[in-house]
Amino acid sequence: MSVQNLTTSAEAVQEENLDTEFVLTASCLDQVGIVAGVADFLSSRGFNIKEHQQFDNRGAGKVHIRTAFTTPEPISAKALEADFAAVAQRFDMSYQLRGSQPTRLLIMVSKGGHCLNDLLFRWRQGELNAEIALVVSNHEDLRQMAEGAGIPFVHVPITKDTKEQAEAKLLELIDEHDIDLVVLARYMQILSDELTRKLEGRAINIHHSFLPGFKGARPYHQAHDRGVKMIGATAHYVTADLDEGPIIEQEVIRVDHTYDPRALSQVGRTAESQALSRAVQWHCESRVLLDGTSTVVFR
Ligand SMILES: Nc1nc2c(c(=O)[nH]1)N[C@@H](CN(C=O)c1ccc(C(=O)N[C@@H](CCC(=O)O)C(=O)O)cc1)CN2
Repeated sequence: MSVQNLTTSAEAVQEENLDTEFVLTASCLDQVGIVAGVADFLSSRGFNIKEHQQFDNRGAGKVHIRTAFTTPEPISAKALEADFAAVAQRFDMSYQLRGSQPTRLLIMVSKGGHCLNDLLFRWRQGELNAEIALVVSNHEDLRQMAEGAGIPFVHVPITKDTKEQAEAKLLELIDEHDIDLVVLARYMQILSDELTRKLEGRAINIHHSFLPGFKGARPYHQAHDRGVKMIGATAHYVTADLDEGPIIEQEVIRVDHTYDPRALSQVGRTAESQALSRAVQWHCESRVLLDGTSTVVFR
């Protein structure tokens, strides 16, 4: 094949979003033949399974699977998703088929920069399989951190009176930048019910407590008042019910009576950054499946 053709085929691959690496995630009622049905679909097309995990939620009578596979030639994820529809129908599966293209992130922050800093570091290391398209904040404090990393920073101020316009602007930015996932990296404003519905399954928040303990504002003050000996952080999908969304990852750190709320928040930053970055990475690798009000994480 001439160089011109190779270049053209590379352009075609780019343009049609063709790929050779895919992840299938699927959920359905437990029944005989699911794994065989998926394996037959893949092997009959010459596709090679690289990783397969499944979880049988006996209580709910549901099975969740995650299968990573490669194809001998570049093909379109959309075409493959349509091709798989017959198998999905046979088992009444909800499913998603993703190629290896990076997940496009919009990161929302307020004044605390530790989670953004950790995400930027892991992104630069290539650990996230994500593109950070932009950072949005209701304050100017973290502009330099974002722009210093070459990421556009958009200041969207918000008050109780301007919340509707601010959220409309956010939705504009999500559409304009073709965003796949919104990450609330210590963004300290409550999203409206309507916005959380629009972002269902596509927005992850880090709450600075070991949920379900200490929901809402000032969790470290709540923890200090309770005299806790462990503090924690929880990364969860965002829902209208504040800090009640399906939990993806948690981290804990031992503390004691000598820690005032300020000390708790300082030592808690590590737990927050670790939990959020892991949750974002696993979401970007299609390792997190919703299971009612919980999640299945194929780590
Ligand atoms: N709809 C949702 N919005 C947000 C969630 C969520 O789970 N659902 N998580 C929060 C983050 N958060 C804790 O992690 C949090 C942030 C802010 C507050 C709060 O009460 N803030 C203000 C009020 C702000 C407002 O009215 O918008 C306050 O301190 O009084 C509580 C929890 C992000 N958003």
